Amino acid sequence: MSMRPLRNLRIRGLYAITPDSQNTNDLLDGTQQALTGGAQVIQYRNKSADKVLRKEQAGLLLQLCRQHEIPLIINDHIELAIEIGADGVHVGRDDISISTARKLLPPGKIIGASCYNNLESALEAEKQGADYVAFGAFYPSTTKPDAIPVSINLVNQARQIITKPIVGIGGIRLINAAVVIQNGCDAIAVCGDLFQAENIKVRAAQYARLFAGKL
Ligand SMILES: Cc1ncc(COP(=O)(O)OP(=O)(O)O)c(N)n1
Ligand SMILES: Cc1nc(C(=O)O)sc1CCOP(=O)(O)O
Ligand SMILES: [Mg+2]
Repeated sequence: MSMRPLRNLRIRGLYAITPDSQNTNDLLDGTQQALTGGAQVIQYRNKSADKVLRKEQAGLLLQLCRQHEIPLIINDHIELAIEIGADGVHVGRDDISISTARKLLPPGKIIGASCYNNLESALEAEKQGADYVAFGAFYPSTTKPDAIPVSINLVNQARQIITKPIVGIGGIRLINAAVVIQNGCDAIAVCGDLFQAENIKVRAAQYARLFAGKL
């Protein structure tokens, strides 16, 4: 199977964030369903796995994402992203800086930056070379209960001044996703409402439909 880098690295549509899982088969099965349903980006985020399990899971997810020609972003662990040849890394305020990430990553890789509820951070992230900026949390999140809240209004303002793709995250569910998209997010990052769905493929397809005509 080809592990050639992807050419289309656009960040838009359903951006699936994997749940903490020790069970690699479940993780792969859920991600396969999300991809088949229409997820346009996968982020490997696992706060509970050790280094060995992270490497195993990330490597297998990369193979799966390559089969679907969808980018795999690694959360936090840039050394892992480099080691397996993933498509990029997502960094937040407790992670390495965007400029350091850019120096360490091979050319052409994606760097995503968390900007929470802060427009200035997003402008700075763009200046530092981020490929997309993420705002959140829009709604209470069970995945990250202590996430900083952000208003829909901020995306509206961001849309006027930010040129890179904007990702919305935090407590997004099928019933509130359309508002986040209509107010200017190019992508919506979803974990719980996707991976806890009874049928992940159907749920992903429902999210994908919200982007009809926009991809
Ligand atoms: C797309 C996306 N947006 C925001 C985050 C949160 O990143 P961070 O603040 O570094 O928190 P952790 O995810 O590391 O707990 C994200 N991962 N992805
Ligand atoms: C990882 C993460 N970051 C957030 C932020 O606001 O920066 S909210 C969040 C959790 C996303 O999972 P769910 O879709 O289950 O709420
Ligand atoms: Mg982080």
